[in-house]
Amino acid sequence: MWVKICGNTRLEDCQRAIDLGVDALGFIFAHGKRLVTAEHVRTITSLLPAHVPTFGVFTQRDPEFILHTAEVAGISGIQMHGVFDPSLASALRVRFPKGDSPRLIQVVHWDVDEALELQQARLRGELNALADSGLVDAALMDSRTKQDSGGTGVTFDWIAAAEVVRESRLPVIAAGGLRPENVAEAVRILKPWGVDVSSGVEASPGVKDAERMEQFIQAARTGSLER
Ligand SMILES: O=C(O)c1ccccc1NCC(=O)[C@H](O)[C@H](O)COP(=O)(O)O
Repeated sequence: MWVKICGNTRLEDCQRAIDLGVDALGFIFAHGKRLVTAEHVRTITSLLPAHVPTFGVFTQRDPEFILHTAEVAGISGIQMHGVFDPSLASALRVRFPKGDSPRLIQVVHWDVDEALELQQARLRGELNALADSGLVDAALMDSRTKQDSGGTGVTFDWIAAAEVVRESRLPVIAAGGLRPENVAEAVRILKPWGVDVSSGVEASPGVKDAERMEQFIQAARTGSLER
């Protein structure tokens, strides 16, 4: 079970997560309470072991901006959090070619306030289009509320989503309201390729709680053994 901890702002949290065996770390360049600058992220990535993948989360659509930010920040992958844009993904692919682990991740959103059948149909279509494009390595299924589309802390209907995840031709990373207390159940139901968490392991926005990170990683991996 691939585990990514997102919304990082502090070196000590990243180092602790690596010591605990996390597979990837994420930094928010989009907007909101966990927003960081490329220069700040560089002060973190320059002190992390090079083998640990680091992702920048972007809602911006300008490839030049994303590539420049990625270069300055020293990150190794991109999470595109807006609507899928094949021309953006193609432009990013040049700098982030396919590797052994994901480097380009596209988010697909589960609208928690909309009808389940509509969500299933829409996400099936989006995941098929992503797989057909051949431009991204994985899809990250995250919750969208009327207020927010990332770091919501809100779960979606895992049973309804499981059918869609099962049919996906791309690896699916589950996100949205995952916590140490519910991640094993989410993994058993959804059977994702990986999981991603932000607010569920925080002491406050952008500040991680070491004990919750440890519990989360352990529970995610226990859930994956039981499925
Ligand atoms: O985390 C944010 O503040 C954020 C803001 C804008 C766009 C994306 C954002 N987060 C992206 C992530 O990858 C989160 O880890 C993911 O949404 C899960 O968040 P949570 O429900 O808090 O675990």
